[in-house]
Amino acid sequence: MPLIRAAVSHHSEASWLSSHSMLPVKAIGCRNPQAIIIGVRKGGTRALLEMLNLHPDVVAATSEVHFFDQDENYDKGLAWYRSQMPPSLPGQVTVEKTPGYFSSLKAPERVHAMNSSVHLFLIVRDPVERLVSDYTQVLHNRQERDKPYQRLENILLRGGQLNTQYKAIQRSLYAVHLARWLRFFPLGQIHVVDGGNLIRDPLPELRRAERFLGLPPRITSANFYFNQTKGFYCLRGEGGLQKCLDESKGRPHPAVEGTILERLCTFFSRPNEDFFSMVGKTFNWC
Ligand SMILES: Nc1ncnc2c1ncn2[C@@H]1O[C@H](COP(=O)(O)OS(=O)(=O)O)[C@@H](OP(=O)(O)O)[C@H]1O
Repeated sequence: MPLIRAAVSHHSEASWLSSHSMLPVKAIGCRNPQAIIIGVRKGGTRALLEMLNLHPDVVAATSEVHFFDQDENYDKGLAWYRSQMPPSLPGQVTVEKTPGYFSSLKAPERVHAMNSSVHLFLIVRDPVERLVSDYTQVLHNRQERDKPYQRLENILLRGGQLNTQYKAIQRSLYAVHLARWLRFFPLGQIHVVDGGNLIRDPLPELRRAERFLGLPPRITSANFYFNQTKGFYCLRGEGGLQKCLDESKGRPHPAVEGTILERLCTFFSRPNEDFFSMVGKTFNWC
């Protein structure tokens, strides 16, 4: 039977997804995703997508599509969006991840207009860790381009006060963003994944994700191994192919002054409580 690669990656962090899905030509077609990982940025969205893609009934878009959060893509229409998806067999679930959707003002309504019963994943992580991870990525990009950069402490403090308008603080206000999604989707349609658990012990989170998608449990402990050098779990796919996420995932974070971390923890404690009551679940955050 002729075979075709499920998708071709042009995105550095997405290289593995393209290499392990070989589908019979006659059954393929590109479909709108039935599941979307909407965020949060730096929450572990790539790890979740790649791990879900270990399931034989899941196919995943390799790159972030940015359809619902970027007008220039949205204006290209649904046929364009579908063309960004990998081919799939009937019965397979197509998944994409674009962490920018979660904090986008327009995305909830647009996603709802595409498919009001789509399955949504939200992977969250300690908001302070997420903020530092977010800063680390921006820092890394600026250092690579020889651009000037500021210490996190200097960005965070304005006249001795916490600069709550800093984007990385705003993105960690999960309750604010979730409230917008809950205007369009019931909570039962948004599966919250604990990003800290996904790092420490991925399998139980994947089990819950399979159940949420109505899929039989096919991802097993054999799909994961801990890589001491990387310091994270890596993936074992079809034919024993082993792969860790790329070096942009799991970067060391710069040391941040303890007093600043304490102030951030205090600042986030109320919004975290709001988030816990919205999702009916607590997290062991700072
Ligand atoms: N298995 C495994 N391997 C490597 N990294 C892992 C893994 N599981 C979760 N993570 C965490 O994923 C964090 C990056 O999150 P995202 O993929 O959502 O980032 S992004 O928003 O797409 O840039 C990344 O954040 P940093 O550690 O700050 O780099 C990781 O902590």
